[in-house]
Amino acid sequence: MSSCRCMLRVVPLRSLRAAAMSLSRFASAPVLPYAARSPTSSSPSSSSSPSSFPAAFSSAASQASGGGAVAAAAAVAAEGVEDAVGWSPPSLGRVPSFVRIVEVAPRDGLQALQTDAEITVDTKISLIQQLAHAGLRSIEAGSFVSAEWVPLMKGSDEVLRAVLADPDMTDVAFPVLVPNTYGFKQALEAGAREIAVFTAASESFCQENTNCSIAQSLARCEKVIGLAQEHDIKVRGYVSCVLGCPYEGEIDSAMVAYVTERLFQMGCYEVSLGDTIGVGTPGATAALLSTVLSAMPDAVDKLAVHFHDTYGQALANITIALQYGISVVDASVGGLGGCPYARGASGNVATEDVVYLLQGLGVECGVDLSRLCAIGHFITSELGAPYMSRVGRAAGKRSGFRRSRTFSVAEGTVRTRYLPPTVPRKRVSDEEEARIRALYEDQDSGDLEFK
Ligand SMILES: CC(C)(COP(=O)([O-])OP(=O)([O-])OC[C@H]1O[C@@H](n2cnc3c(N)ncnc32)[C@H](O)[C@@H]1OP(=O)([O-])[O-])[C@@H](O)C(=O)NCCC(=O)NCCSC(=O)C[C@@](C)(O)CC(=O)[O-]
Repeated sequence: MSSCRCMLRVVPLRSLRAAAMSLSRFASAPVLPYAARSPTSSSPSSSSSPSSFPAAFSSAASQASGGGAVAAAAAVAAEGVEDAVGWSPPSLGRVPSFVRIVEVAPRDGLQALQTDAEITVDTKISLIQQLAHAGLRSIEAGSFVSAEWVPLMKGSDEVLRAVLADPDMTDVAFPVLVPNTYGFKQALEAGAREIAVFTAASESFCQENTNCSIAQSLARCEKVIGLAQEHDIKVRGYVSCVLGCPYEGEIDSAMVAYVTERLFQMGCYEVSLGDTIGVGTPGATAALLSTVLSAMPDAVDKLAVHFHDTYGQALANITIALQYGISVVDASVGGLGGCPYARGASGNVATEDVVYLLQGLGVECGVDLSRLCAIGHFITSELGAPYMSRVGRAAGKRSGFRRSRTFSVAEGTVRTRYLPPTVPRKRVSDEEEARIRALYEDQDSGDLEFK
């Protein structure tokens, strides 16, 4: 028995890629009916609000569009509720009508992934192509940091060259992470047209992550930004640990505001505020944004938010950020992610979940949610990573994705993957299946699949 290596399903990358790409039929299928259901589509008869509510509601909605429609409708609805209950419900604030999602899975999603699967350059390129196909127009393609420090980002030059040369993605921005002038030169050679510099609001994290103080890191950023400007390369900035640090705990919002302002002064066109370890809450997010925007009232259109979902607060935090008028959100398909120098941090908020949230708020983002869910299933299956998007998991069930487990007797491992319906279920004879099932009689083999 020990020599038997029984793989239930070995699907080559090629066929999984084809399967994921062929899922466009789900794009038109109503797999996610609830996401599209904004207050504007509420049925009057199902409402228990005062009788004047539905008519006023729909007339306000018809006068506005996107997030504006939902906010306007909610405001009118709020008046009705106020009359009825005697108190005023909170408004949706400045929720924008369009949000640009910066997809970070190919960089932040993969840089710290713990998996036995090999993450090849081809896999990264395929992931980026699929994300672009789903409508994402800002995709972080890799990073030019030290391979000693972050081995999984090796090959970012090859990835960047390939995606920049792809004629189907000429309208997509591919920022790459650059820590210093060394990395900048590598990125320049690979053809980078946009880079991202990064620093932190925590001294200890800055040391752990980049081997220098915040002041030294800002000086590095300044040099890199200067070089980028000489070459007409756009620069995005990141501030890590804005809501907490794995080494220092609480972080002073004033420090976040200071570092953010410095990055803008140096020439970043956008700064992304990173809750690196996902400890933020809606209250803390509101307090942080109040501090930052008080210091820089004009920055609202240039700020992005970047939440990890360790404590399950990311979507709530993003909702707060939207209410403050923030219109750029970083996210990672499948909820992949983590920083190698932020112990205990879990993945980024899943792009699928962010898109669903935006759809529910009537906010446009230009991303095909069904396609995105297919990509989430594909890439997490491919890499043997858990699929963390709740929306994607729900959509998967609706679209006929199935859980498939692969047992390896030789290695004593079990691998769980989600396969789309385009991958056929069973290819061995009944006798062979019976023989293999007998080998696993002491295990739960109900959902075994056979090659
Ligand atoms: C910054 C360094 C390079 C300093 O690392 P260092 O060891 O202090 O660098 P050094 O200047 O002393 O040089 C040491 C060696 O590294 C080489 N080197 C120097 N620079 C590079 C480079 N760019 N690429 C390749 N090699 C490089 C350099 O040439 C030299 O080689 P040697 O002479 O020994 O052969 C290192 O600390 C590093 O790579 N850190 C990056 C860590 C990282 O990538 N962390 C994850 C990204 S940040 C993040 O995830 C947070 C974010 C952005 O997502 C937002 C959020 O969630 O908060």
